[in-house]
Amino acid sequence: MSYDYQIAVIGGGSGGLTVAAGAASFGASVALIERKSELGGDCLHYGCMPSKAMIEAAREVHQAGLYSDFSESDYDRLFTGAMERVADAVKDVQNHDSKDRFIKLGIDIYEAEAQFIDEHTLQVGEETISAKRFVIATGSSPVVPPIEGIDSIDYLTNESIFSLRKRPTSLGVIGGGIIGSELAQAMSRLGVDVTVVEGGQQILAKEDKEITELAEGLLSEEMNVITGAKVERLESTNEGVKIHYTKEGSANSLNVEKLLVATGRKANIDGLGLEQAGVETSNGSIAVDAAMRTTQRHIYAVGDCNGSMPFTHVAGMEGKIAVSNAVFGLSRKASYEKVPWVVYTGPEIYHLGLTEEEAKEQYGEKLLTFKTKLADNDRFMAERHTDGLVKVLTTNRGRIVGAHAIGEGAGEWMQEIGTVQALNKKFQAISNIIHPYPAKNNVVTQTADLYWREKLFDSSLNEALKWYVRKFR
Ligand SMILES: Cc1cc2nc3c(=O)[nH]c(=O)nc-3n(C[C@H](O)[C@H](O)[C@H](O)COP(=O)(O)OP(=O)(O)OC[C@H]3O[C@@H](n4cnc5c(N)ncnc54)[C@H](O)[C@@H]3O)c2cc1C
Ligand SMILES: NC(=O)c1ccc[n+]([C@@H]2O[C@H](COP(=O)([O-])OP(=O)(O)OC[C@H]3O[C@@H](n4cnc5c(N)ncnc54)[C@H](O)[C@@H]3O)[C@@H](O)[C@H]2O)c1
Repeated sequence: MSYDYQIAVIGGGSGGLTVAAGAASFGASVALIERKSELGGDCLHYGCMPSKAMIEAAREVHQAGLYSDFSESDYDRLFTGAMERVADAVKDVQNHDSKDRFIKLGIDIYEAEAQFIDEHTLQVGEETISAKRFVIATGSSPVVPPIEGIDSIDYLTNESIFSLRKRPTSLGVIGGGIIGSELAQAMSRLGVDVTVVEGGQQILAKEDKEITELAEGLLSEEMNVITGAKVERLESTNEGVKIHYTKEGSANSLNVEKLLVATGRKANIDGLGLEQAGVETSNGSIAVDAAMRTTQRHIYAVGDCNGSMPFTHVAGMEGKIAVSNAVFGLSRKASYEKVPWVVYTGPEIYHLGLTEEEAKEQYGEKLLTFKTKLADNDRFMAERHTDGLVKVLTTNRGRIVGAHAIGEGAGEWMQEIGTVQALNKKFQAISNIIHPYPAKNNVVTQTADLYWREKLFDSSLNEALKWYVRKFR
């Protein structure tokens, strides 16, 4: 049977673009279907890029604010400038993901909503196209919880917040996960009075508990954080929105000009016609095996739509695996143990592998925990950035099972541990690498040195060594 294409990719975001470019560069005939007029997906338009541009602009305003007293009108001007800068950054990166670039690779791009008609055919706008294999990479959208009154509120999500140009005086943020925490702090640094309302007992609950506690303390210095709060009702007022919530059984309310909903993500699967293609879902996402195959062997799903780990670098990793498997017929499998992430708050949070709580459960007595406070490191002391902690979890032989940090720039200097782990080296190997002094990753070496201290100096071997030195040297 002949098909129009060897591979049809649905969705032109981080996952879909990796697959389309990879498959085309290996000689496959590729169709890429994206419903928006521009490629790039959430990461470029409503996610990583605008949020990181805003975080950096806000950091600069915050820094400058340490040396001058900004008036309300200064903040109005700085806010508008920051948001225009965000839009410019997105435009610049858009050039990198331009349609032209992909057309030059030989890819046919369709600007339309794709829907399966059967297991080898898609309805693409007015046309139908057939393909031998498919990769679904349709991403995710914000979850909007069914709170009473929410439908009558003009709330913001990550899809609309970056379009603000006028500074709101106040912002309520429902949800203190990664999106809520990053955006809340940035807004606060741009002169907005921010209150985060989190349903759980802590914000950033996916992080190691000790790191979360430090983060919550530091973020609370810059904005209001209410945890353990159940939002009962939202009411539209002349000034904006009234949030009615209960905390520890008592009813409270809060007036804000704008409201951001950041309560998690749901896979974009509605209207895809998955049933016509025989593709099954699990917990609201497309079910895949480790080779990224759906319940139909010729249809793969990568990125946020498969519910694995909603990060751009994961969509990229899964996309590369789907290319190997779909183009070359291999059975490469994804592994998530060595996937780090970074929360881009100030200070940053680095997360790799198991948290201490998870690792204790898995490794019990065999778990070793090494910690260094940034306050004990020369560089962080010199720069007055002593708020923070490095925590590394290993087996008793030094195999890295988790690494966590909160600290200025932690997303960059902690990745040394991720690299060592990916190369299947032991944590103590870092002690043998000479780091320029006083580079920030010296704090990683300092932590690795604790392994040797534990093994050599806190053991009976130490007594034997001392005896040897006294007697023979
Ligand atoms: C505010 C925010 C900040 C973030 N920051 C980071 C970060 O710093 N680092 C990080 O790693 N991750 C970050 N993420 C997560 C990251 O954006 C996603 O994990 C990533 O975009 C997922 O890529 P994807 O290809 O699965 O989906 P997307 O990039 O969303 O692409 C999916 C594409 O499919 C299209 N589509 C959907 N359905 C159809 C259809 N039926 N037909 C045709 N086209 C369709 C959509 O229009 C979209 O363009 C952030 C997310 C948010 C919301
Ligand atoms: N730096 C990064 O890499 C980065 C940045 C942003 C987003 N992301 C990705 O996007 C994903 C989604 O982020 P997110 O913050 O939307 O989700 P999340 O799951 O991390 O956090 C959602 C938070 O909202 C709370 N919540 C849910 N319903 C609520 C309600 N009704 N009232 C009060 N609180 C409520 C939850 O308890 C949770 O703390 C992340 O898990 C991450 O994978 C990554």
